[in-house]
Amino acid sequence: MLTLKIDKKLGEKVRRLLIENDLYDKDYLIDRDDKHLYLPIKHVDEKILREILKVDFEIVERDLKKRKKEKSFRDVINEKYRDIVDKKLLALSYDVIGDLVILQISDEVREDIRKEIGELAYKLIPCKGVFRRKSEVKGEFRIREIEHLAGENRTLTIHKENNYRLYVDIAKVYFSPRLSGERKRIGESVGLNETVIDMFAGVGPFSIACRRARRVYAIDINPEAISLLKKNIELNKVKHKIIPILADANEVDLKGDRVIMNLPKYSYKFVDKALSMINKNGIIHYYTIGENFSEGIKVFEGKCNFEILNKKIVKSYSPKKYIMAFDIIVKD
Ligand SMILES: C[S@@+](CC[C@H](N)C(=O)[O-])C[C@H]1O[C@@H](n2cnc3c(N)ncnc32)[C@H](O)[C@@H]1O
Repeated sequence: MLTLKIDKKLGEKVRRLLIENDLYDKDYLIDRDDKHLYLPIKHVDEKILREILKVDFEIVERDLKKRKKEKSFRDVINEKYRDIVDKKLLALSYDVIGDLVILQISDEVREDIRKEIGELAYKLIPCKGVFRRKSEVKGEFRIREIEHLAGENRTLTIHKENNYRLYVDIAKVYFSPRLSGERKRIGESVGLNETVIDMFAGVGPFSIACRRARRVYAIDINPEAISLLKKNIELNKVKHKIIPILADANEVDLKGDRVIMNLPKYSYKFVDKALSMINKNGIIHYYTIGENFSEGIKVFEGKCNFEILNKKIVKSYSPKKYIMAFDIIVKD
């Protein structure tokens, strides 16, 4: 094993420099004698190393102990429950919402095995409680049923993403941590003088991400979502900017420079309403489900004069369908 023999006193400084330059081999443990440390390094030209470190050292071969790597939850289920994973009854991916973990295990997996997997997740993923998705997202409120598997049987948590915190109750409202990138992207594009209308706000992640705006109207039809949104407005100190509205978005009359339509399954039903809300040259963020982009945006055709500023796949929805995002500027 290639090691860097260095004066003990310089050890920490050199180790940091090696890490910063991606030259430190983290798979091995440091060795030592009375005066020196032996740091595990990757193969590198000695001249380059001297330029980076600018201290005396020797490169020597030495046997170092391999670091014991903790197995991750994914490693363990991949080994122990391979057959269930192969049958697509157990997914390797999971969601972490605040201090709660949500696994994807099918109903077809026996209850005792589900609990066993839940206990493993509780042990191997830093969290306080483990649940599984028991149903798809459904109904007007877009909520899924969940089943408790291990740890605390509590569904309220505080989730951190980007630069804000959110109360989320995983049993009572819709929330997906996988959209944090979308929220960051939209939040960063908001102008300081804008009025934003978040038509399907949930507990408010898009609204709070847009807090640079002059005003944000956050609408949702689920009373539980609005009550958590109010707590989130307090938590993030944005009471002067964000106005929560418990209502059917179709019944609200407002005008804004940006309208967010994050209800992929049914957003097509609200296009006329969004067009009545948007100011000239305003932007609509339209989320929808479809097999391709042209199918996704069809519903706007003939209704207004618009231009697509950006289109992207947010995530896959089913083997052939995607959740897609369109940013469109509405000319008139
Ligand atoms: C997919 S969730 C998105 C929530 C939130 N934007 C987020 O990213 O977490 C859609 C939300 O729309 C709400 N909703 C459904 N129909 C609605 C309607 N007609 N008017 C207002 N909100 C509605 C649901 O209650 C749900 O909270």
